[in-house]
Amino acid sequence: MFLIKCPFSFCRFKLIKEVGDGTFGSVWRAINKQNGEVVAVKKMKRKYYSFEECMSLREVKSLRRMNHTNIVKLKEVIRENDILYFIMEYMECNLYQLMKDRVKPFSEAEVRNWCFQIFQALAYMHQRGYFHRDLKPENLLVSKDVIKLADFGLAREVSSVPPYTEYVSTRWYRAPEVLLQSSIYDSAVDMWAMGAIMAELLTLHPLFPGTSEADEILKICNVIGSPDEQSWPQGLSLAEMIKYQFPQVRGSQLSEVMTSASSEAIDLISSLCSWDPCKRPKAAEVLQHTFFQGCTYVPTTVRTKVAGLPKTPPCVGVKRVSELNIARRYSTGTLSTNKPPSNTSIKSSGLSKTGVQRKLQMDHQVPLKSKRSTENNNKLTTNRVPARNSPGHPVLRHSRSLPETGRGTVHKVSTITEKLSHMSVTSRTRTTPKPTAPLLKAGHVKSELIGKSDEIPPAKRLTRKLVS
Ligand SMILES: Nc1ncnc2c1ncn2[C@@H]1O[C@H](COP(=O)(O)OP(=O)(O)OP(=O)(O)O)[C@@H](O)[C@H]1O
Repeated sequence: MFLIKCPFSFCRFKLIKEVGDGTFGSVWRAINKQNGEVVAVKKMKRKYYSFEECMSLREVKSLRRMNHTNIVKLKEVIRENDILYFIMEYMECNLYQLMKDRVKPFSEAEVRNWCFQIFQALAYMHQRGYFHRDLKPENLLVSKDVIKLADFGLAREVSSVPPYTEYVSTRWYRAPEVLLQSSIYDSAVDMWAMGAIMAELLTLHPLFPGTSEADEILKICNVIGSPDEQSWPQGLSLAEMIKYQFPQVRGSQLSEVMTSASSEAIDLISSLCSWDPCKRPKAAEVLQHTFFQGCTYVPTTVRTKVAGLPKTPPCVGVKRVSELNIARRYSTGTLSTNKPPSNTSIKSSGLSKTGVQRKLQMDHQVPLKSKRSTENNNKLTTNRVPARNSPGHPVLRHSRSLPETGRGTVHKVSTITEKLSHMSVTSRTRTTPKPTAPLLKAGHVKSELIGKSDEIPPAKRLTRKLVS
């Protein structure tokens, strides 16, 4: 047995294997030598010179407040020798890893099960006043039937005051209001991303694989048609403000793009991918959609209080839950088509297989990770380079990158280890849901440039801060 001289220090953990390399940290599978527990350790890349600095990190601030089955648990935060480690529950792989080597699309049942869990997590966090802002397959972690939201590095409190100038989500999943540089967006950006992710799971092709921001909008127009006064008046104003002209495209309709998807799936994805953020359903509403018929929505408040409720994902545990008459079954019944769940194929030749497209995207990557380009620069055409992961081997190399905030040259060597073992206790304390903040007026900076349909003028200079 190990003799642990420093019960709170990082030496309790043995790093086994690097399983992910993101913008801000590398992630390792590790073992807690004290109790044999397998954990994930995220070792942050920049240095942290005070514990306060660590505690003000978004990832810490938001994750420590989350206590949900479908949100990855942050167990501890350790700062040692100015290096910051997040100790998290370990998950086997991410959704992108599962997709990239597949030939046959996932069944709707599989997609339903995953998405139902994610929407529950989103309903939970949105109701508590947070939104994720960087949903993408790489940030959805899977272990067996369970899926969890991870990477809260960009998570935002709804009540925080816009303008949100430092937002840089991954382009393919980025909501149009963000592409058009709105700074008063809200949790609807997560709903857009989920629509794109759902479609990708059902077809194995990204729905809007834009190669630049302008191309991203074009790709969206090609599928859902250009917005007009009726579908998104505010969008036209946003475009006007930055002198951008939408391409005039009728769109091909999702049903033409996803030929094998059920009408329920298409209906849900269409509503999630509405131009107008106000027209996108809320996460709690989505749980009631016909696509999720057969799944049971168990509010976390109920689920965590009742002993004996299944720990399996909600869809798996339906029977048990309904027997106990605890769950609320939401029937939606608006759609009548009972198309049997089927594997979905993609019709549009414009959409390429996930892996291929992502590989192509890599060609535009700035080679040096430390110089990873950001979309907060003037050019709005920075390419998003998704992670390339393969389960259990090669290290994930993420590319959504942002400049690290410089820390100057001060380098203190701290031997103090700070442990937040109370964090889990804190996170179990349920916070009162914050009311959704009213949309706040944000100052838009008018572009000096005349926009063309294939070119979005430079964005406002955006700076991502690690510390909010
Ligand atoms: N708890 C975990 N268990 C297992 N693997 C994980 C865990 N957390 C993260 N990973 C893996 O590491 C990868 C990178 O993690 P994460 O997204 O948190 O880093 P990041 O630096 O914030 O990345 P990004 O560039 O997306 O901002 C993830 O895509 C995932 O595959």
